[in-house]
Amino acid sequence: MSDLAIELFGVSKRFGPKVAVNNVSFSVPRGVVFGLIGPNGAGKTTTFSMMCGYLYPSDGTLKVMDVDPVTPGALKGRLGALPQDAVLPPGWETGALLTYWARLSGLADPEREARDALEAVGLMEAWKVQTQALSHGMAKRAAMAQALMGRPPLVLLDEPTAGLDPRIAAQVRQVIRDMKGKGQTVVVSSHNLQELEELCDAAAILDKGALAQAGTMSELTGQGSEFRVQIARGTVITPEIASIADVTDARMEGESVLHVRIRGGVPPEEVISRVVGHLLQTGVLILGVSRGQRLEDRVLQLL
Ligand SMILES: Nc1ncnc2c1ncn2[C@@H]1O[C@H](COP(=O)(O)OP(=O)(O)OP(=O)(O)O)[C@@H](O)[C@H]1O
Repeated sequence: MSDLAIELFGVSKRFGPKVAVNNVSFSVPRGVVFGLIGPNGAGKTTTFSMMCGYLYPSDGTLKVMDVDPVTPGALKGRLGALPQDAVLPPGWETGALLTYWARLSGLADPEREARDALEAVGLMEAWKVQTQALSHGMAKRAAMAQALMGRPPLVLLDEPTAGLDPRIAAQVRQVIRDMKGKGQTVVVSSHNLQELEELCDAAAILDKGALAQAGTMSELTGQGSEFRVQIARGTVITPEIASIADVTDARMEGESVLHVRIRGGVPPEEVISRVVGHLLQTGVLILGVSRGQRLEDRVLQLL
């Protein structure tokens, strides 16, 4: 068994003349929460659909849990998916629908699975509610409950928190953390980059169908390679900071933020301590230190 849940090698998807995904390669290790990031039309949903086996790639190869996802039945019981804008069929009570789906999936105790999944997404009150009477946020959570049933080792969630109120969105994030805690791999797409930064161990950033960057969250946000010191008072002599061991660059951003780059492979806490020590010795007062940059800033810089 590979230690990767998903591998993409040179994957492309064309719809006629439209190239939706262009020669994309990245991998998702098992047991992590992995983000799929990109602006509208970047190719996230198309990539999700190929991972689920709903679409064939036009080129390249894709392995999901060591199998080709389009092989019939290969991912049965091993993959749960929340498609974007999932629509629940009308005319069903929510609990009965989930129970029916659990039965179709061959789960041992379908009603128990349905109840546990609805409970996990905080929606037990909808058990007897007709699907067409659910609010947008409730329908989204019911669709997410479907992806959780049977506790599959891999769960793909396309914009699980879009349109949810902040309290419910926080609850959904907790469900995702709990899945990781139980050893499941979760791939999640969202336009909320603060949410992904908080939630994900690693991510891939797509732009116009191509891979802009992939890596751990710490790599993407440069947490090991740069930091900022917010200055309260005093004069920073940047050439002095730049000459401190393992500092490769130091410059002021505006009047009160010192931006420092660190040599690769050096523990950042050591360099931060040296720089802060030097600043204090020279009478500079500090308000705070932050490592790397926000994911949102990184993405805006890349795209
Ligand atoms: N069935 C299709 N036929 C033609 N073009 C398509 C089809 N599906 C997607 N596309 C195009 O492929 C590109 C990528 O679409 P996709 O839905 O994967 O993007 P996305 O990153 O999920 O966007 P969003 O954030 O808006 O959901 C877009 O330009 C879209 O118009």
